[in-house]
Amino acid sequence: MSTSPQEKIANLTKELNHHSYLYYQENKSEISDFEFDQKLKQLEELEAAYPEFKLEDSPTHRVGGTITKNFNTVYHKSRMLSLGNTYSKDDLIEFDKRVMKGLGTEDYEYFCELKFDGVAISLLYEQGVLSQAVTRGDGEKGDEVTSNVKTIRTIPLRLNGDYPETFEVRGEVFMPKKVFKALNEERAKNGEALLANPRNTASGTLKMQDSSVVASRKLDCYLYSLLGDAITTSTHEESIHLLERMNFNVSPTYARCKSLEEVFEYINTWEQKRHELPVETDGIVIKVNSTAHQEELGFTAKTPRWAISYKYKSEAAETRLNNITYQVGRTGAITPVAELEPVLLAGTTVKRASLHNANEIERLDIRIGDYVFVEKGGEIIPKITGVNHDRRAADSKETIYQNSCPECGTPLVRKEGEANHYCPNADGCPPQVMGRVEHFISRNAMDIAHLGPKTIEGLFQTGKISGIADLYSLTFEDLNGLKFEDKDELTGEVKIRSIKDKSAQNIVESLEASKQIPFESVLFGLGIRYVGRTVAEKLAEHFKTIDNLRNASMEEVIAVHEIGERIAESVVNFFSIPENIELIERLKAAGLQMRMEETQTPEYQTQIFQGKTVVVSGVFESFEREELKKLIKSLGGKVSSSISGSTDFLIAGANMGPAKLEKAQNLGTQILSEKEFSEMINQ
Ligand SMILES: NC(=O)c1ccc[n+]([C@@H]2O[C@H](COP(=O)([O-])OP(=O)(O)OC[C@H]3O[C@@H](n4cnc5c(N)ncnc54)[C@H](O)[C@@H]3O)[C@@H](O)[C@H]2O)c1
Ligand SMILES: [Zn+2]
Repeated sequence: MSTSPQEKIANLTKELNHHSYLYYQENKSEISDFEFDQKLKQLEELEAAYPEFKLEDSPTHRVGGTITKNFNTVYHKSRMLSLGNTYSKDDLIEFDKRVMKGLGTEDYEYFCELKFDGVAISLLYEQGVLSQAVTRGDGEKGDEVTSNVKTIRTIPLRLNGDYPETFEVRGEVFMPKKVFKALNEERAKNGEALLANPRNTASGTLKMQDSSVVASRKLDCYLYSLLGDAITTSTHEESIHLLERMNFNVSPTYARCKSLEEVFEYINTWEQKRHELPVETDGIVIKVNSTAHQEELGFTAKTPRWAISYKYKSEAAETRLNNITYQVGRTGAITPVAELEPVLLAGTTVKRASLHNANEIERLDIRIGDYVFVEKGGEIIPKITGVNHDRRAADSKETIYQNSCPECGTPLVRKEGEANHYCPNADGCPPQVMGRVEHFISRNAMDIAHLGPKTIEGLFQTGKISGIADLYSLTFEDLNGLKFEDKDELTGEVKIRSIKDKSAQNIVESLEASKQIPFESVLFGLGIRYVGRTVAEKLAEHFKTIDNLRNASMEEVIAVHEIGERIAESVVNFFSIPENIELIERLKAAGLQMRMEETQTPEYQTQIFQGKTVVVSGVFESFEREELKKLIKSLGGKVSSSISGSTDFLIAGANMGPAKLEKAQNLGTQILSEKEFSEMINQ
């Protein structure tokens, strides 16, 4: 079925707007920059051929970013634009022709810089003092993030020597590759989700509300443009040198190019060398050097006509697939991994790449012994994009997906409609047992901050623990000096780690401290299937002690407000397994909290919500949501998660879903704002 140009335009517009939203608002990418740029180009071509179908919200006539509500909105003195981009040298020849035609002379020069992959920023200096920092936003106006930008050490807060009275500098805020790597290592250690790339991280960091967190993230900034009435430089190069003299951080990677040939040389020089720079780069920027020429060429709605960026295509290599291995995740999910003949790509040796799941193997029709294409762009993680079928051996065999768990031998299962295979042996499969320990120590459970997943793995490896309960028998002597192997899942690289003095001490102390963690957290930490944080709180509140819960019948568990059959069955089942009972007895003996503490509410004497059902929704200024729920309970109320006929009050915070609000209005539920709620409890 073919789609009409009109539909194609509509679809591309929608798709690109979706990716732009993710990219600029949520700092996420679902497709590569290359794919995005190709689609944008396709849309541009379609719109040029069928201008009547061009949509109002087309991404082709707007600068991509947006502003947020969290910061002051500030208008730029002159718009902050995007750059035209290309991946082809032929397009640069076209660009050069346009410049020549526009200027009516062959007498011009270019100035080349690297294209730093970060977030554009505008800095305003008044009387030599940094007075304002604003993001590009939608090009006309952006977010004022001055206090966050002030944490960047290479940005001068006050200038010395000579400087114009007021002027603006523009540049790129970025996260150095090294800082990014360390941050991700730290996150891996704490069992937190890994960040995708330095650009998205820099962009997310710049828009954080807490400047002290921003400071800890060690952002940096390169400046590459100088503006203002008082700026009288006649070339871009002079501006760059002036910035250097004023002590701004300018990357020394620029070059003046007298011809397009020299530009090509610059491109070739940096294609590999750029990987050695401290910052991620995704291409180069070519600017007409003379200010007068720039003015003559002017701007389109979205980009300057005197500059263009040439982006390096993500690099590809061809290599042999030596084997497919299978990894078992903490949840039992199986990931097939391509074991490759090592190949050099974008400055690093690639040996492995994820094949995601059986569908992907089928899609690629990839077989052991095949020569495959591997790509790596600015992204950190390599990807297999295809198979070179011309080089396939005549006797190659179709890949048959592994049918039993590589860790414990249990037959794998794949649920209807799911992409991944699973190992169902949750209690006996080593990575899954490790996963349970990791869950137990996680922040919302026992919050044992000094133990990370890597250390847990090491403790299993060295036989120091074989499950949760063993944690509490660990001594300083067990831990101090302990050495273990740490294997990078992607590269297969093995490092030796060791626990030293201070960390051993910290682990022992944080385990000791966790004995004070309240019962509901312990219950949550046990990892009973379907018992999330909220359910754990409800059960703890209702049954008060682990023994009551353990002895409860299915009916008694279902009787708890908002607990359904599925959860009840899982709970009863958990307590019917002897190993689990033994675990609980050992944890009890270790001194963990196995009963609710009586809550006291001295500040609020009255039980104003006695017998009332309350729903809390949205974000609150003076309360954490969990804290608010606790408070309501301490005032006699029942907290429920969905609105129904029996809801008495809805406490509506900011940003709550309109559907919920409407439902409450229709049901005639009494709706309280945060202010009204505060007044009510403080009466
Ligand atoms: N993967 C996705 O889903 C997705 C979605 C939206 C956008 N994108 C990517 O973002 C790009 C569009 O972003 P854009 O409009 O910001 O354009 P751009 O990032 O391609 O180019 C403009 C920006 O380059 C930066 N820059 C870096 N070094 C520079 C230098 N030396 N001189 C001047 N500027 C320099 C500036 O911040 C400037 O704002 C797309 O081309 C695409 O690659 C990707
Ligand atoms: Zn298994």
